[in-house]
Formats: sequence, structure tokens, C-alpha cells
Amino acid sequence: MEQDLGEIKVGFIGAGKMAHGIAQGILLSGKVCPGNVMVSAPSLNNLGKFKDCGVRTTHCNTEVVRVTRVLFLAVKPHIIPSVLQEVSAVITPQHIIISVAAGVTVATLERLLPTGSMVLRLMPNLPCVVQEGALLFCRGTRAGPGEAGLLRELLASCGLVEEGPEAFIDIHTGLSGSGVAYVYMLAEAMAEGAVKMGMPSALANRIAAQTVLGAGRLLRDSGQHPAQLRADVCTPGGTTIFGLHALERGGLRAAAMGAVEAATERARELGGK
Ligand SMILES: NC(=O)C1=CN([C@@H]2O[C@H](COP(=O)(O)OP(=O)(O)OC[C@H]3O[C@@H](n4cnc5c(N)ncnc54)[C@H](OP(=O)(O)O)[C@@H]3O)[C@@H](O)[C@H]2O)C=CC1
Ligand SMILES: O=C(O)[C@@H]1CCC=N1
Repeated sequence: MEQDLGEIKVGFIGAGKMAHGIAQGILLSGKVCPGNVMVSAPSLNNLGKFKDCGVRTTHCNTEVVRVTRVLFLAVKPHIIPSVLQEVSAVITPQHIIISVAAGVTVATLERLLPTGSMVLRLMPNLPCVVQEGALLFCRGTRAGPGEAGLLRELLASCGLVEEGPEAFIDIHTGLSGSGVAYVYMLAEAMAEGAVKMGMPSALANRIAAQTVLGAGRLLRDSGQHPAQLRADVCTPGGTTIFGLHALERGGLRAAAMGAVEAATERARELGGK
């Protein structure tokens, strides 16, 4: 059910890439006006782009907590303990605290926050910036369906938003939070292959980007299994099967599975699990 977000105040501690992506999604939804969003960071390095879209900025983390109700923690995982120590005294039971820090568990967040704090853990990815993110969240012990619904409403313009058990959050980090970088690496390598075969780099990169976009949209919108779509591209004895054979020889599948596994394990390690 749609909630009236009315005058809800949204805060971000940390003003980096992920805070910007999520804030943009929230503002694009039109449900929260820029004047009701506040962001903090120690330096001016990243605050300018928020100021430019009318968002309030500060260097004081406790100010963000005081003037907002929904609070995104968007600092690097190792900074989370010191930030929570700094702001805990001004956190109230009405705050809804959403951490996007890779690996940092609900149990850790709840231990570092005042007893009874409402916590959710969210793993977004960078394409939130273009409203094509893939986001998975779970609820802490005090966050209920109302808070989950509010978060969904806020993130509605960021892309696909799913709720799941906390055990899936680190896996989602390996698959999608980090996964966008694997796709960029593949796009880069494909473009380099085209350059090797004689195509100018700028054209090769534009075509590689569109190839990734088109393949992704068709995969999502058709609902078909990737193996089916892959088979659809293959003419017997044609070009694609020769290309796929080269990828199999290079161990692409094992490498991709290993990448998701390695990044998931690293997220678990960051969370001390
Ligand atoms: N990048 C990604 O694709 C994804 C990142 N994440 C998670 O998002 C979180 C943020 O990552 P990302 O946006 O990439 O990081 P960035 O390095 O882009 O941004 C980090 C921000 O934290 C600020 N910061 C540092 N120390 C403090 C402090 N003590 N108080 C307040 N703010 C502080 C920095 O300030 P300043 O501007 O002054 O440098 C900066 O604005 C991480 O926990 C990461 O795990 C999750 C999914 C995807
Ligand atoms: O590399 C990282 O740790 C973060 C989390 C997912 C994407 N970037």
C-alpha cells in the first residue's frame, strides 16, 4: 500500500557514490523534496553535488540525526562503529536506520545502537543512479512491515527492490553490489577485443555498452532463462558458437561463479562472520 511520505525527512551519513545514487532515486520519485533531505560528510569533496540539487548539507553527523527521521548510513564498513558511537546519544526510537555497509550485520548495528533502535540492512548497487539498481534489504528485530513498506516507497525509483532473509544480503553483495563491476570488466574486455580486430576504441566502447544494456533488458523483460536466450543467438556452425567456445576455453563460467563466491566470502569476512 502506498504511504504518504508527506514531510518525511531523510538523512544520509556519508556523501559518496552510494549515498548519491540512493538520494537521486529518492528525489526522482518526487515523493520527498530536496529541502527535506540532509547529507553529512567530513570534507567538501562530495557535498557539492548534493547542494546542486537543493539537498541540505553539513559536516556534523549528529545534526543529520537530529533533523531527520529516516537515516541512511552510507559510510565504508570500517567507519560504521565510530559513526554510531558518535550519533547514538541523539538516536531516538522513532528513527528508522538503514545501513548500506557491505558485510555489517543487523546484530552488529543493533549492538552499536541504543536498545530498541529500528534498523534495516540494505544492499544497493551503483545503477541506482540511473534508476536501474538491484536492491535487497532485510529487517532488524524492531523494524516491522510499516518500516519495510516505507523503505520500498522511498526506493521505488531506484530500481528492483526485494526483501529477503539476512543470509542473502552478503550473497546479493557478491552477485549484484559487486557484480556490476564484473559486467564492466566484461564490457571493457569485449571492446578491447574489437579494438584488437581494428575497430576504433570510442565506437567499440559505445557498442559494448549498448550490447550489455540490450542483453540485460531482454533478459529481464522476457523472463527467459539466460541459457535459452544464449541458444537463440547461436546459429549452428555460425559465429556465436565459435565465440562461446573461446569463452568456455577461457573458463568464463567458472571465473564468474568464483567471483560471486569470493565477493560473498569477503562480505562475510567484513562482517566478522
Ligand atoms: N560503491 C558501491 O557500488 C556500493 C557501496 N556500498 C556500500 O556503501 C557504503 C559507501 O560506499 P561508497 O559510497 O562507495 O563510498 P565513498 O567512498 O564513495 O563514500 C564514503 C563517504 O563517507 C564519508 N565519510 C567518511 N568518514 C565519515 C564520517 N566519519 N562521517 C560521515 N561521513 C564520513 C566520505 O566523506 P568525504 O566525502 O568527505 O570523503 C564519503 O562521502 C559502503 O559501506 C559500501 O560497502 C554498497 C553497495 C554498492
Ligand atoms: O566493493 C565493495 O565493498 C562495495 C560493496 C558492493 C560494491 N562495492
